Amino acid sequence: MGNPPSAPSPDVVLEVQDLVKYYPVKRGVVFKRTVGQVRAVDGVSLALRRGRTLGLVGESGSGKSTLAKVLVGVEQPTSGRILVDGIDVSAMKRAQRRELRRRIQLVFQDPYTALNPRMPAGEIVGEAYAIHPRLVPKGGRARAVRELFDLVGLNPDHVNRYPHQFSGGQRQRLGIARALAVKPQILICDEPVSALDVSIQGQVINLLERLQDELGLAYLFIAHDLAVVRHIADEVAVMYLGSVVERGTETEVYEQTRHPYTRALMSAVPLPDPSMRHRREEIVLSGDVPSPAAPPSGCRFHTRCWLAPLVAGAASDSADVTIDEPAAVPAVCRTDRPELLPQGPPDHLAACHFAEKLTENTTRAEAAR
Ligand SMILES: Nc1ncnc2c1ncn2[C@@H]1O[C@H](COP(=O)(O)OP(=O)(O)OP(=O)(O)O)[C@@H](O)[C@H]1O
Repeated sequence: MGNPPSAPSPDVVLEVQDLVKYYPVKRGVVFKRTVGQVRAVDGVSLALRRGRTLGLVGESGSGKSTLAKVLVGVEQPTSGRILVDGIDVSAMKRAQRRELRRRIQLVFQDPYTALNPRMPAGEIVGEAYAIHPRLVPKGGRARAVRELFDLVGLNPDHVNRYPHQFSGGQRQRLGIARALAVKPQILICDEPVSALDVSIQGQVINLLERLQDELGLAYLFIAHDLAVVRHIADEVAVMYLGSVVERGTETEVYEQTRHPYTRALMSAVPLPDPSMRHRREEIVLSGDVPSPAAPPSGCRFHTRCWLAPLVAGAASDSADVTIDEPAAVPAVCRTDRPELLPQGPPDHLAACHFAEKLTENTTRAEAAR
């Protein structure tokens, strides 16, 4: 199921078109048979702008990490296109692809497991120069590594220390320095601060923001902490069961939310404007995310949607629509997969048959009318 492709634009540095990643489900001990597919990423289209941050949010299992792995080349896509500066990565020869891949680096969630404990920090940071010798600056590798330490706020005299001699926040700085060694344009940050103490999280976020300003980097920032994403992201995409259900600017997605799943996620995030707080209802989603090996028909969110039963109740002219006694889900939600469509501003997209029911301040009761 494809999302509308975005128009090519010179400020788009990374574009993902209808990206699909399925994992086979195997059964049998002697004869391994493929009996199904896990639809980890199922038709995602996104555009990342030069020097900007796209936040990617969604519950555990929605496919965020799989998308990150496909983007950095750790996993091969089942189908779809990845364009870096407008060039299709899959159409490249191997050497060209390696060069394109250099431009996209990954910053891991847990810096400790991502760093070789037996290697001095300086060697870890400069390791990529062995693969890309052309990238070693004129002053030599050792000098470049010291400069990278300085750039991320680490003491360059600590290049001979081992990972366990650094704190959690410093190890994340090491991970960032290692990613920067090959001069990327794009950092894919997969939950980069969720393993850190809250006080340290702010420091790492500030570092990422400073590096973005100084180096013009673009970030795909994956996180389940919506407050952190709101702080750092210019644009936001919300994933549910392998698909993007809403995307737009940070303000559009957080304040003019048009998808009931996004609304439920947002209901737990503190509002910056206290005058809005009386409008805020907490929406607790029932049940777990369904298995991506057997996703629901129609709208994938319909089995957990709080809006669909209200709409169905209104359609049947029920006088008392209460959220405690939900009516049936409208047939269209069960049968038709909604497309990502513009919601007013052309770049604010939502995939919901009843997105127009959610305006800026609608409460659940109002949405049911
Ligand atoms: N190698 C694999 N083989 C089979 N299924 C996989 C594989 N990797 C991921 N999956 C499945 O794909 C789905 C998406 O997983 P993914 O890790 O991308 O989600 P996520 O949104 O990043 O979640 P989390 O925040 O927990 O990391 C999950 O159902 C997961 O079990």
